[in-house]
Parts: sequence; structure tokens; C-alpha cells
Amino acid sequence: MTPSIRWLAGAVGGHRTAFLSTLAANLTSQLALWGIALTCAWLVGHGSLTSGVPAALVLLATAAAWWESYVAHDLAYLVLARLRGQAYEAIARIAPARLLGRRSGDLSAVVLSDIETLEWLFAHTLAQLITSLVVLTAGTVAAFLINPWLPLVSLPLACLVLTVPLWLRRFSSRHGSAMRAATADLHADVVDTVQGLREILAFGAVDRRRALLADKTRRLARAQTANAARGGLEAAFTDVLLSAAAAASLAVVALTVSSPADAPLAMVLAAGSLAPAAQVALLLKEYGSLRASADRVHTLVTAPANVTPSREVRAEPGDVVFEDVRFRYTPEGPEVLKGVSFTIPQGRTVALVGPSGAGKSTCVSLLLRYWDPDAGRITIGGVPLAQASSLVTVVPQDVHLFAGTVADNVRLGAPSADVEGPLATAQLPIDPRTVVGERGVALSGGQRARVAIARALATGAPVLVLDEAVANLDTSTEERLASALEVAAAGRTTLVIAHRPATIRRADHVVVLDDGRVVAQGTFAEVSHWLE
Ligand SMILES: Nc1ncnc2c1ncn2[C@@H]1O[C@H](COP(=O)(O)OP(=O)(O)OP(=O)(O)O)[C@@H](O)[C@H]1O
Repeated sequence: MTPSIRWLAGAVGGHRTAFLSTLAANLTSQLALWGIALTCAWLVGHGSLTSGVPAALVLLATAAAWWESYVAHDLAYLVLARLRGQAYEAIARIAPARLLGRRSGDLSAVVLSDIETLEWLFAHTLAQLITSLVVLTAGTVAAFLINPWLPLVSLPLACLVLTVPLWLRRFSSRHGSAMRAATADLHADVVDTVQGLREILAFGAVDRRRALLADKTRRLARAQTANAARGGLEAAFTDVLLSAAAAASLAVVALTVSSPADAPLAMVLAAGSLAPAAQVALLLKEYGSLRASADRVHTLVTAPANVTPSREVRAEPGDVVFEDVRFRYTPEGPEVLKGVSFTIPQGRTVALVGPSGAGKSTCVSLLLRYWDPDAGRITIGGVPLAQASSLVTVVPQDVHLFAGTVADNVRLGAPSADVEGPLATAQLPIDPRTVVGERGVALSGGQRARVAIARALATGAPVLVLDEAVANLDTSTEERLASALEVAAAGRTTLVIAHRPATIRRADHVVVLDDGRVVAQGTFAEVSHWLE
């Protein structure tokens, strides 16, 4: 058992009662089926066909099968829901640093497709494996008690059947991994295609995109075919062994059973150890795919946090201070911030300026705690940022609006906030019930920017970060918005990243960054020669 499968089996631990119910239902169902075969065999052997026991056992087996199906799926979907919750938490925990190398579709494949694959493990494998082994043992003991020759022949063959999934295990793992990887890759390209449909249409790339998806689909189909062929080979091996075992058992029955009346019972007992072995082989047929999904889910869910967990205290607003902050995105990458120090006095506006690549957005990312600094510290009112990050809100450069209404989007950070006030301050005269469409496609760029501003204002956070917030607006709207933002920023501690002289001029203080260092700071007049 791999660490990921062990970890998943452990996930059932939180649902012990449901698991025990599944086990009990499955055991009852298997024993009832076996009981039907045994009693029928005995009755046939002894010429007594009037007993009501088989009918009662059929009812019991049917009820147990229904019960088992219900509790097994109930258990499976409880565990899957928990795993999905853990996956969402993990994505939030590791974003954005560890998500940089991964595609959205790949992550959604983990949350949707890989976790769904595990349904087979929870609903159809764990409890069934245990009951099959119990029934196999019970069947062998019963057969031994009736006729010691029977298990001597059938048991070794049953054990051989149990080993069949191991014979091609290497291929099973390889095919399982290839299938899951191809599924995730296709998923990622489909999501990418849907998200980029406008560009695909505008640049006449429909056919090329279709060819790409067809190619990825063929790759998935090849992996699935290889897996099915391997599964078929395993099934063939299992069938050959089961046939040999059945033939050998029949021969033993013919040679050792003296009374014809006992023959049917002996034959059923011989089959008693073969059927569970066949069941185990069948259950383990999809082990490679399960294992690959389990590995992918396990890797995501156990990924370490990107920043030290927040321990929010009742932090009071105050100065935002960057103290000798150093940062690099990757251990082997260049240092992007090389000892940055500046202060945003409480209630004032600081403009962060500098050439492209100077490190402005990186400062914002650290203030929003997407990453932690490697050295130095950031504090708000003297409290480390990890304990005060709820005081910060942002109007990002690339606004993401969620499908829903304007009001839903404005209330993203404050579910019960007033919507009209922030929309008015952001100078967006729009009905809050307006549906924005996926990613806000039903709004103009300027409207999207203003929804983002209203969303930040609605949180009531005292520290406001504006990252090129007015980039999408025409000149007159920008002017109106800038004055509105001045009102909003009053009383807020504001950090603005802007290239526009008008925005920079309005700031109380300007910090000039170049190549990860503060090269100048002061009023607009004091630093204006740096801005030419
Ligand atoms: N996620 C990342 N991984 C690795 N390097 C990054 C990442 N983001 C930015 N960088 C690098 O960090 C440096 C600073 O980038 P940053 O985005 O902070 O600059 P900026 O001043 O905001 O630039 P611009 O004005 O063009 O947005 C650049 O060299 C950039 O290539």
C-alpha cells in the first residue's frame, strides 16, 4: 500500500460508524449469497425442494445489497466531500506561489476528476476487500471441515488468483499514471480554450485549437486503451485460473465424495473460496488508476503552506512599515527586493513608483501576504503583518469578477456589507442586481475596475492598496474616480502603484524603487527628477 492510499484509508477513520455499517452490510450480503448456494446445494442433494430458507435468504441478500449500496455510497460521498474541502483549503494555502507552475484545469482535474475516481476506493474496495478475505477464510474452513481434500486443491489456486493483480502491477501503475496525467492535461486545455475563446475566434485559431484538443483526446484514449488491455489480460489470467480451480475441485469432488447427495454441497464449498478470490482480483483491477489519483490528491492536500499561518489579533490601524525587506521568488532566483524600507503613515497615501521590474508589485504581494519576506519585516501599527493582514484590502491590476451579480462581487470580502455606498464612491451608477457574466464579460473594462474599487471599499479595511487601479478608465472617468478615491482614501492608509503623474502628484509621499531598492523618497517635488 502506497503512503497516499494509506492516507486515504485513514480518511475513513473519521467515519468509523459508516465504515462499520458498510462492512456489516457487505458481509451480510456475501454470507447470505453463500448461504443461498449452500442451502440450495444441500436441498438438491437431499431431494428436498420445499424449504423456504433459500427464499428467506434471497430476501436477506437483496435487503443487505441495497443497504450496502446505500451506506457504502453515503460513506464514499462523505469522504469525497471532506477531501474536496481539504483540496480547496490547500489551493488557498499554497496560492499563488506553488500554483505558478500549475494550470487551472489541472487543479480542477484534481478537485473534480481525481477525487471522483476515489469513489471506487471508498464505495467499492476497502470494505469489500475485508469481507472477501473473511468469506474466503470462512469458506476454506467450512470446506476443510466437510472434506479436507477440497481446500487442499482450491485454496492454492484461489491464492494464485489473489496474486494476479500483482503480476502486471508495474503496467497498472504506469497506465494509471498516464491516464490521470492525460485526463488532467486535457482538462487544462479545455479550460484554457473556454477561457480564451475570444482570442481564439479573433485570431482565427479555431482549427488549430481543435487539433490540439483532438491530439490530447487521442493521447488520453491511448492511455485508456492500454489500461483496458492490461485489465483484460488480468481478467483472462483470472478466468483461466478459476476454470482450472473449478475443474480440479470437480475432480476432487468426484474422487472423494462417496454419497451423490453430498456432491452438490461439496461443489458449492469448493467454489466458496474461489468466488471471493475472483472478487478481490476484480476490485484491484483499477488499482493503478486509483493509486495515481490518490497520489495527485495527496500531493495537493499535503502541500506545505506558502506563508506562515495568520494569527489574527485585534490589530488596530496604524502606520504600515516595510523594514529592510528582502525577497526572492525562488531560492535559486535573483533577489527581487534588496532591503526595502519605507513607511506609509496612517491615513496617508504613498505612491510607489519606478521602472518596470523594479519590484512594485512584489511589495504589494508581500503586503497582501501572497508570500512572506525572506528577511526584514512588515508591520501595521507595530503588529507583524501575519497578525494584522485582515486590515489590508486591494484593487488589483487584473480584476477577477465571479459569475453572479454586481452585489455578489462587491460583497466578496464582506458578505453583509452595504453595496450602494461603495458603488457610489466608486462612481459606478449601476443596479447592484446586474448580472456580470463569467469573469465580468458583461461589463466594460472601466465598470469592472469600479466594481473592484467598490469591493475593496466594502470591506472597510483601513489599509488600501491600489495597483494601477485606473488603468482601464477613460480620462474623464479617471478624473472623477481619482477624486472619489481621494475621498475613499481619506482616513485610509493607502499604497498606490501608478505611473501617471496626476496620481503620483496627489500622493502625500512618493517612494521610488529601482532594481529592488528604494533609490529616493519624499514629496512629488522632491523626487520629480527621478520620474523624468
Ligand atoms: N511570480 C514571479 N516569479 C518569479 N519572478 C517574478 C515573479 N513576479 C515578478 N517576478 C520578477 O520580479 C521582478 C520584480 O517584478 P514586479 O512585478 O514586482 O515589478 P514591477 O515593478 O511591479 O513591474 P511592472 O511595473 O512592470 O508591473 C521582475 O524581475 C520580475 O521578473
